Amino acid sequence: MVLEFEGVEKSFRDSEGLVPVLRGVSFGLKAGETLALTGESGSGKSTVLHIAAGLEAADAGAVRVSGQDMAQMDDAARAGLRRTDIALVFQQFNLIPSLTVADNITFQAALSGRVDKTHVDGLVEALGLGPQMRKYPEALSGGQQQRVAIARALAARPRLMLADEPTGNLDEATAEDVLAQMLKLVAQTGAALLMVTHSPAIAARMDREIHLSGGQLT
Ligand SMILES: Nc1ncnc2c1ncn2[C@@H]1O[C@H](COP(=O)(O)OP(=O)(O)OP(=O)(O)O)[C@@H](O)[C@H]1O
Repeated sequence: MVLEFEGVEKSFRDSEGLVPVLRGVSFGLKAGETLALTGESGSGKSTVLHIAAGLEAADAGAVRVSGQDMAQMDDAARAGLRRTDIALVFQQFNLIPSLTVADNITFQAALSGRVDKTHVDGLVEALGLGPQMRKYPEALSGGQQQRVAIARALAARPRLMLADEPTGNLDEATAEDVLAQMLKLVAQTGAALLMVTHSPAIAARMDREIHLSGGQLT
């Protein structure tokens, strides 16, 4: 298993006290598998993604990435696992404005010493980013920026890709192109994909779908 949630619970505190968001969430994701996570606004989808990425801690239950229990690791070990095994793609592209497209793509992979030029060249080619490599993000369209974010995410050959509405900011035709390219590349690299989406059509393109409601999977 690349990702395992076992009885995960999470609450947040607001002015009225503790608000439970996840009430015992369990699922597993294998290498090469794609999983859609759906649910109404506020149902806790992003919270699941943040916990899977080790950006937030579960209150109870176990979260394992590549078999390693996140709660048993210190911050440095979690950060290391994030660099080597996990990639994130968000609705906002989160590129670094002061770096060229080429440097945006390789910056994070370089941190973990995992830049394989042939692999990166293949991603750039597949995503049609060749002509953009020396430009800065501000000169790119939204679809091009998300392609850069996808290339960056896959550059370090992650085992787990976590995506939060990755095509939510794109027009329909561009979203379709970007999604198709992303799914093809994820399949080629053998990564497991957990993708939050509001779109039943997009969810239907994944191997499986899990739905969050009332803090539990239905
Ligand atoms: N850091 C936080 N502090 C306090 N409350 C939080 C925090 N993060 C999330 N919440 C609350 O937890 C609930 C679930 O939020 P989350 O963002 O996971 O939902 P979501 O399903 O991703 O929603 P959306 O589809 O609107 O993005 C919401 O009520 C939100 O206000």
